[in-house]
Amino acid sequence: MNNNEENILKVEHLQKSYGNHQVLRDISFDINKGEIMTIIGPSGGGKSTMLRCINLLEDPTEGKILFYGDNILAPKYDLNHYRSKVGMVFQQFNLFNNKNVLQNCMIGQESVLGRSKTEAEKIARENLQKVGMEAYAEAKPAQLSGGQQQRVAIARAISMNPEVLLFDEPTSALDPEMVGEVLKTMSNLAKTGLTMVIVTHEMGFARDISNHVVFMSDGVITEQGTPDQIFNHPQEEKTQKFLRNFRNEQF
Ligand SMILES: Nc1ncnc2c1ncn2[C@@H]1O[C@H](COP(=O)(O)OP(=O)(O)OP(=O)(O)O)[C@@H](O)[C@H]1O
Repeated sequence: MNNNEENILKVEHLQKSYGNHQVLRDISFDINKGEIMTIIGPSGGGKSTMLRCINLLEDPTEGKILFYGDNILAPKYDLNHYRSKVGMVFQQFNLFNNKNVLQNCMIGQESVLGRSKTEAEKIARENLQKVGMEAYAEAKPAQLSGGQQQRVAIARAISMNPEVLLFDEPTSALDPEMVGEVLKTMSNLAKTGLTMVIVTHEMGFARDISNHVVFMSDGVITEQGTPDQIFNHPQEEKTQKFLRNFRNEQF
């Protein structure tokens, strides 16, 4: 972990319940600027819920989320500021099907960031080029493969100039042959220095891309550390068991 770098996001004792069902129990971690944090663990462990809490798509029941030291859950915090700095890429892409690829990458820039149409188009085209989708600018999302749609969703997210980009299982909805192109796009993005938090079931990818790996099970972070610590020397029985299930097939 880059402990000498500037802390950008700090989660302290986060809890989330749905009625009597406590999904997140006591989640704490730090993310430094430029860090690539992956969140792994068994299904139903609370990974997506945690990401959705960070993105304020869910209200945490207890705890703090500090962005550059300020608690975004405090009543006076300017949430529009936070929302404009933290982007998210979803499993199901969430593109507007009635708009073309270019328009999808421009909407938020104009409405949220107040960029002019000309500026938004320039930035959208640059980012579509970065993800290899510039030739499809005029296409509608429904005309594209899942992998192509996800690359457009990534272009849209980075067009908003986020400081942190969250990925919620970005390849889980894809046919296997399309997973690689999306992971490659994310690896390229990681090299630009963007801070990324990624929930994934792609263990080889998590090992290769991260500098901070969090293992979550039953709403608790049972272990976190460098990829070498988590993948090569896991200390906890739950982590060891989870990784054993993947080892022969996916590594
Ligand atoms: N809106 C909701 N209402 C009630 N329960 C929910 C809701 N969202 C999630 N849960 C429950 O919270 C628990 C954690 O779900 P979550 O999707 O966060 O796990 P996950 O680790 O991301 O799983 P997966 O890897 O399968 O996506 C599950 O038991 C799920 O049923």
